[in-house]
Amino acid sequence: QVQSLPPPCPSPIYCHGPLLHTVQMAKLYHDSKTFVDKKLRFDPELVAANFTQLMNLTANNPSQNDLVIFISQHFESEGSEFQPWDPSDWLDSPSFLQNINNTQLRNWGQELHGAWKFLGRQIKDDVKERPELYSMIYVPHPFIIPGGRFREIYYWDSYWIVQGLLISQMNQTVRGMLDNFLHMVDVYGMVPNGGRIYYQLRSQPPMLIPMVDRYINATGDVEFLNGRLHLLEKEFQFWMANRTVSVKGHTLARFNVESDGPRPESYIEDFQSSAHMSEIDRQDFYINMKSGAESGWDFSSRWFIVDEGHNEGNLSHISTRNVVPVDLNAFVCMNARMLSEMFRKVGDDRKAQMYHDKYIEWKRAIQAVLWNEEQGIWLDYDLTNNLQRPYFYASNIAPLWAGCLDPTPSGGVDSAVVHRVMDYLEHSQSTKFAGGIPTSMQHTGQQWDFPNGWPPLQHMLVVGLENTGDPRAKALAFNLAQKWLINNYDAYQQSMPNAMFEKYDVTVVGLPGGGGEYDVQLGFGWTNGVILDFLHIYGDRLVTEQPKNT
Ligand SMILES: OC[C@H]1O[C@H](O[C@H]2O[C@H](CO)[C@@H](O)[C@H](O)[C@H]2O)[C@H](O)[C@@H](O)[C@@H]1O
Repeated sequence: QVQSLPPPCPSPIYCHGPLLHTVQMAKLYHDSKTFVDKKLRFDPELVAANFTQLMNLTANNPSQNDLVIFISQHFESEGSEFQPWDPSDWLDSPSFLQNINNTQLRNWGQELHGAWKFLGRQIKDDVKERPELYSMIYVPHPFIIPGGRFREIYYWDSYWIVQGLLISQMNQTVRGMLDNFLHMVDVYGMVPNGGRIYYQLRSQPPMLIPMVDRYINATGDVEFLNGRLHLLEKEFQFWMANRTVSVKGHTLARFNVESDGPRPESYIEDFQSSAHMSEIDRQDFYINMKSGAESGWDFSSRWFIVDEGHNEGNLSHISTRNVVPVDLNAFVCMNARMLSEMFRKVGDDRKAQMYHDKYIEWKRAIQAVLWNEEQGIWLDYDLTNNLQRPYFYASNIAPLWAGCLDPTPSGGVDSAVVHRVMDYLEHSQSTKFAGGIPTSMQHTGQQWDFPNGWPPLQHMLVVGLENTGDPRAKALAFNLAQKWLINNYDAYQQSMPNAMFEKYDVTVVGLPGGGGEYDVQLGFGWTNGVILDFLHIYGDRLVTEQPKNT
């Protein structure tokens, strides 16, 4: 039965209603996101009334030209929400540069450090004073955007951006970004996918607590927790209350966005993909598409459940909320561990114990439901067919990165598990590509599939393996970091003007990734953050070309 669900947000301009439907279906723009990022020239009520009048005058069938004129009269161009910002904590020569031996890489590191200036944004006061005229969510402090069509703050991207900013010693900028996210938790009860009202009913992988953890570790600013910990708990509670499911007697998390209608920023794409579906299937499709966007993996064979559970399908098989994802559960487990440590730091032992118990509970559930003893790896779980999904996804190693394994009696990482994970990676053939680890082995044309490699996945693998301390794992970590860096470096040198991309093809060194519903974007926040971290970790031995005999 079709459920009564809310639209993505209440706005009849940006989230639902005849104006949005008519303009988006007319496909006036190459990218559907363009329209929903425009500022209104007048109050939304007046714009809606004028649109009704246009519909009446045109027998509900305005021409493309009528719509172009209407939009130019009622909307300003996208990207008009910002005022200039020059970060006061930006240094000419941050210390990480001194540890990079290779001169070309040192120069590149300097340029990427410089890129924070052109990716930085400060929202105008007018957005705070007249929010009804914008789709932008007002936040008080400046932030770093991914770049290109992504003109606003993004939730999980910011973890890798923060990582890079901390290496650039831009602690004040990071502090402001964290306060922006805490402000969002205060207002929305969670962190939205990104800084637009059309994202407000969906989140992205929960990385706020890990961002705060990174900041405190880098700066020692434990004071930051005072007066803010309750908001970190509030976000954790959002995931517990709205995104959990019971599997084999354990509680685990999944992505699940229960709102109606197409994604406003990809309206025609969702509408057309579901045109042949029954009303009930269409509603389910919209929920699963938005849940896919919430996962950060929009889109991927990872969310396709076909027949008895295989993943060789297309978007019509999307079933995101029926998958229990390894990475999300590793993130939740890590969040509980970090919350426990934070409460310990401020002297609240009761809460520290409470979150420690939650951490143990989540770790057990991950091990019981997602670990596959035969393959020696964690696998996503299919709730429809009650089985593990036996496919390679780079996210399968997330518990290693998240510190959600049982330690050895001496507190180290269990080397038996590490070696099983290493064997799995080798058998999967995923480590053999010249340009990094692919997202999956499925060639679907979706952007979170083969042959694309994504910065956050490379980083989780490299750091996860490096942190085990195991010599074989550390050697693979360096090898993967080196391959990814050369891929990014070559693409940077080959592009005119030099550019960093949101994703890369791992099969051809120097080639940006492709596929999906929008053009590959340049900038790029998390890409730069990951390279800066690799330069920071391995700066003494990274090079710009593979030695001839490897
Ligand atoms: O407009 C389509 C989708 O675009 C975003 O997703 C992609 O870019 C994000 C920003 O870099 C990134 O966080 C995400 O992993 C990418 O797949 C947006 O987040 C989606 O909600 C949106 O539908």
